[in-house]
Amino acid sequence: MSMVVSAQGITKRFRDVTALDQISFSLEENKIHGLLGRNGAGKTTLMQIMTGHGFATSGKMTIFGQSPYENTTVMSRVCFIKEGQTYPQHFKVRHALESARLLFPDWDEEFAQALLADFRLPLGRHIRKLSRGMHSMLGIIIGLASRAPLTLFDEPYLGLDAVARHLFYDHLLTDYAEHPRTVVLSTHLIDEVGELIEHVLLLDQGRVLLDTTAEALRGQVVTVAGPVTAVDEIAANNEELHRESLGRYARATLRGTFGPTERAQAKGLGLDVEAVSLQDIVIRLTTAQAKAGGTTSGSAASFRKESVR
Ligand SMILES: Nc1ncnc2c1ncn2[C@@H]1O[C@H](COP(=O)(O)OP(=O)(O)OP(=O)(O)O)[C@@H](O)[C@H]1O
Repeated sequence: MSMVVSAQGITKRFRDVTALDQISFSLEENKIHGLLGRNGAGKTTLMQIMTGHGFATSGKMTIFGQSPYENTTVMSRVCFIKEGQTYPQHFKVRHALESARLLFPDWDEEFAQALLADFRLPLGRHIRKLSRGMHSMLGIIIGLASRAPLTLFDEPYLGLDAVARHLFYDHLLTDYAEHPRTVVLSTHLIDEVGELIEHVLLLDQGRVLLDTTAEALRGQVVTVAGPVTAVDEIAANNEELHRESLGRYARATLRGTFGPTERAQAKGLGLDVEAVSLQDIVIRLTTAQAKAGGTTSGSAASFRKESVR
């Protein structure tokens, strides 16, 4: 198992704001990672440090085993697609693609042309005259066709309609299957990318709240619904993230270990056991974290990778 990104104790302060607070994690090669978190959690700041666009106040970041900062060897293997990317005033779509072709050694021109056609993006149009969604399309096309060994998308689809977003997901999945690479996708549209993400890195107030595989996560958070007494019995052995009650009926989202034995036990008590979507898991965890006072020393910290394994 090879690690593409390794962060050790990364802290980033902007005057009195601690955007990243002693965070450590690593990202495995050839996986699609979801970088998730509420507004202001620190996602963009982290991606800037990962791509040498910013430096940490303290801590060590290595990309392909080296510091990314002012490192052209590393940066030729990294493509960072960020919201609000600016281009020279006179640039047309084709100029941006020509620049990308020169920048990325693994650039696939045929793929870029196919994407242009699929997204219906006119080559000859000035970038400053593109609509908000078309601007996002250009970033997505460059990100995909770069085939960079580490590709980061920071909220890449501002203004994109649902059709275009799904076109992006489909192309990403298909191309990733044929040309595996390490992808980091930061997004608030968690439900849409739930099936795409193989590994989840959830930030909250500059700290890592969750660092685990999507598969492991599915076995750890469930919703049980049924008689209150039965819900209480199961909840007693697990962590309760959320509960709704109506008379003698309750519905609780729990985290713990939910293998076949535990599920059979819950069903034996007359409970329905439901899977929880990635979006709901993120909402429940970040809400529980906020209620716990916003520190990772509480229950949410137990969901970090170390304890999941
Ligand atoms: N240049 C800066 N100067 C001061 N504070 C900053 C700067 N950049 C980011 N921050 C602060 O750092 C924190 C993290 O911001 P960041 O943009 O990384 O969050 P984010 O998770 O990407 O949020 P969003 O999902 O809203 O884009 C926020 O409190 C933000 O206000």
